[in-house]
Amino acid sequence: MRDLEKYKGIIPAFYACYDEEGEVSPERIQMLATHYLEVGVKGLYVGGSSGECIYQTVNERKIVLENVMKAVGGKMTIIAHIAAPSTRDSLELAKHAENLGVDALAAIPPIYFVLPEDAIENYWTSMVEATDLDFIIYNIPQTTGYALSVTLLNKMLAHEQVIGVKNSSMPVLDINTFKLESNKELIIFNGPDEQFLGGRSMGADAGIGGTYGVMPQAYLTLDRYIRHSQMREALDLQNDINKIIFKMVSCQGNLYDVMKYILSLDGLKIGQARLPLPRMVETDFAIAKEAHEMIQKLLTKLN
Ligand SMILES: CC(=O)N[C@@H]([C@@H](O)[C@H](O)[C@H](O)CO)[C@@H](O)CC(=O)C(=O)O
Repeated sequence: MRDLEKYKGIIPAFYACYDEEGEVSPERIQMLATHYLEVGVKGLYVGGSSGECIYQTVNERKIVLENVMKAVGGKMTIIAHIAAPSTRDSLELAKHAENLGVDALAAIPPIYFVLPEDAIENYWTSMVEATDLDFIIYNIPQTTGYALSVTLLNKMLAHEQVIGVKNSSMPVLDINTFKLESNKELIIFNGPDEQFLGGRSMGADAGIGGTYGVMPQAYLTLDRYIRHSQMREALDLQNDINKIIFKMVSCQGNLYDVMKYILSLDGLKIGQARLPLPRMVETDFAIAKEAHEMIQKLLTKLN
């Protein structure tokens, strides 16, 4: 039985850290990873959606993971998202991640071409068999067009390395169904931050999220409330978090660009989102500053 405890907590999805020219920045990667280590989150999810992995080359993705590991390797749990459009590149990234000593691999299903489920199974199985690492399926139908079936989940769980699902689909019933219908004990990470409480209430054991990165302390507190069955306090805090998320997504610019700007207001400069992700427009800056103030007020209230 694999050790699932090391995943049970708040795991921010790590952002792409670029310099002012838009190149991957080793220094900024190490700075940001160290920041989250100091905050005290459970681990980092590196190279996922919030990491803009789809817009990075294989070599860039290697540099990102190398510098995260340089800064915090062995000091927190590291999950490396290694799926790339081709199986070949995914396997290269999987082996690279294993050599760096990460704790687990994660993978979305194949993207762009709509493939039959057996092709998806083959894609994931190749990655599972490429290393001895824990493996986490990433279910995010709203961006990949494929919704994980219980049938395929159980086929994948038959591999000893497959430990669970990062579930970013919106129905929390998916979390409950995977928990009830799976043929072995598994870990499920709640993906949609707006319903962290809902997902945890319906069976998720932990969370991986894109907005954790701008307010990790809020999610650490929310998770603690849930673990101590303080559900009224948990709902009040989820509501406060959601008001901040709603404020951030009201910007015209992409959420990742907005969150990078918010981090920069605290001196954590990691550049801008990579095109074609839409950049913030002039009217967004005041909105993002409002969101930053809401975060500051929330963290003061929680302290
Ligand atoms: C589609 C997407 O990026 N969803 C995020 C959420 O954390 C999302 O940013 C948040 O709920 C705000 O909508 C995560 O589920 C996925 C994620 O953070 C990642 O893979 O980097």
